[in-house]
Amino acid sequence: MNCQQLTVTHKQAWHSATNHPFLLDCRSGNLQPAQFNRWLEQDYLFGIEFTRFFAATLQAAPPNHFDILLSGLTGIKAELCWFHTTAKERNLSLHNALLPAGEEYCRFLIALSHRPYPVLATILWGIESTYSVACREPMASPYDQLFSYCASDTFKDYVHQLEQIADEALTSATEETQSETEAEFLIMCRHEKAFWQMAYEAVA
Ligand SMILES: Cc1ncc(CN)c(N)n1
Repeated sequence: MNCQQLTVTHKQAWHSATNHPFLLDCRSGNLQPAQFNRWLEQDYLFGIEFTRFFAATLQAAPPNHFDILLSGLTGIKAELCWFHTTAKERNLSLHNALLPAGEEYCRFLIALSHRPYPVLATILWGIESTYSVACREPMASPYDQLFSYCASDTFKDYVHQLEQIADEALTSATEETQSETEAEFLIMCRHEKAFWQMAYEAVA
C-alpha cells in the first residue's frame, strides 16, 4: 500500500475531502467574506494542534526523514505568521473557540499522536495533500492571493516529499499498521470535508 493507492481505493472520500462547494465558490469568486473569515479563524486553531501533531511525527521519525519534516515545520511557522497578519487585516480575532468540526478534528490528531510512525507520516501527508489538491484549480480574487501558498509549486513539491517519506515508512510497516493507516486515512478525509462544511455554513 502507498499514498496514491489510498486516494484511488478511497476515491469518493478523497474527492469529498478535496472538492467542496467552499472551494467551488473560491473559484467563482462567490464565497462570502464571512465564510472565508470563519475558515481563517478556525484553521488558525487547527494549525496550532496540527503543529503539535507535526512535532509528534518528527519525534517518531527516522533521522533520514528529519530534513523534510524540519522544512515542513518552517513552512508551518510562516503559515502561523500569515494567520496573524491576515486576521489583523480583516479585523478578526484568533481567540475564538473551536467549533465542533474543528474540535473533533483536533481530538483525532491528539489521539493519533502515539500511533506508529507510518500512520503519522501518512496522515501528515494526507492533511497537507488535501490542500495542495483542493487549491489546484485557479481561484478568483481575493482567494487566489489568500490561498496562493497552497496553490504554489513550492507547496506541491513539499507535499511530494512528504509522500515519499510516508511511502517509505509504509513499505516496511506491518500489515496491521497498514490497515490502521488506511482506516485513519478515511477518518481524516471525513474530517476535512466536515471542516470545509463548517466554514461554508457561516453567515454574515
Ligand atoms: C483543516 C486543514 N487541513 C489541512 C490544511 C493544510 N495544512 C489546513 N490548513 N487545514
